[in-house]
Amino acid sequence: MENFGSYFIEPLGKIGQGGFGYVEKIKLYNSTMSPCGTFARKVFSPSSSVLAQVSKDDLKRRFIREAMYQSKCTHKNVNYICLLNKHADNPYFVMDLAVCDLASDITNCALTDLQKIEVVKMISQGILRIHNKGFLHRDLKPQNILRMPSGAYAISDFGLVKNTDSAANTTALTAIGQAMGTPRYMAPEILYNAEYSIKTDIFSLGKVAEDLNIQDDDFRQLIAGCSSMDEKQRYDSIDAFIQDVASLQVQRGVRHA
Ligand SMILES: Nc1ncnc2c1ncn2[C@@H]1O[C@H](COP(=O)(O)OP(=O)(O)OP(=O)(O)O)[C@@H](O)[C@H]1O
Repeated sequence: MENFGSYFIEPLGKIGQGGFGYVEKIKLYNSTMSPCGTFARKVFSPSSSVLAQVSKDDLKRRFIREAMYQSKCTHKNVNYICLLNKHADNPYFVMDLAVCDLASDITNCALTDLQKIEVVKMISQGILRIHNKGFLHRDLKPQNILRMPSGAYAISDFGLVKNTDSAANTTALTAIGQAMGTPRYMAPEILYNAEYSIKTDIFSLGKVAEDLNIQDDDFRQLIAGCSSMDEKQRYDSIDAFIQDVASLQVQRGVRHA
């Protein structure tokens, strides 16, 4: 059992490994050793291939920044971070434990057409929150969208998030970030000019929505307005897309939250 502040942490087993750290299931206890619940913990532990490209200190800063940015975006459609230990040798953060990611729901054909539309709406609300906080996610894909026990889908993995108001990214980290994005979800202007914007996140949303293979033709037209290869044809803001989805549903008499 480890101690952090007034909490005790009991590791319950590894869930998976990313390029910058591993994720494990943990049980959290308060100072009276009463259980607070099970959570996921991401622990800094960069792979040797990543360490060959960027210094450990830079990577540590990036890891801590990931947690700080994610915790600034508290919203039901953004994975919630409840603890951050920046001073440990291997920093870590504790977040809500997901059931699975959207990629596995797609693979398992687990969703009806109506549920898929609700998923797109939830992801859009999460992106709206991130953009309203002044960030770009830059790595939206089904693997980074988690299904929570409540049924809500929440955006995670802020490893490539950029603060649009600051020059927080070092050249090395930006380069490694670009190398790590997933081409299918990257707008053409990123591949040609390395230019990220609100519209490049909207493109990624469009590609995620395409992966869901929604059959509703009117909805598919709205999705095409996100995933257009021509950025001039794409939605300017996530809010405009959300409004169009809401208008479509109002026309059809669908009640929405
Ligand atoms: N909150 C969570 N609850 C449950 N599983 C999670 C949670 N966060 C991540 N995971 C899972 O843990 C594994 C590793 O996640 P991580 O985000 O480190 O991987 P990654 O996307 O490959 O990382 P990176 O982009 O940093 O290389 C993945 O299988 C992911 O689905």
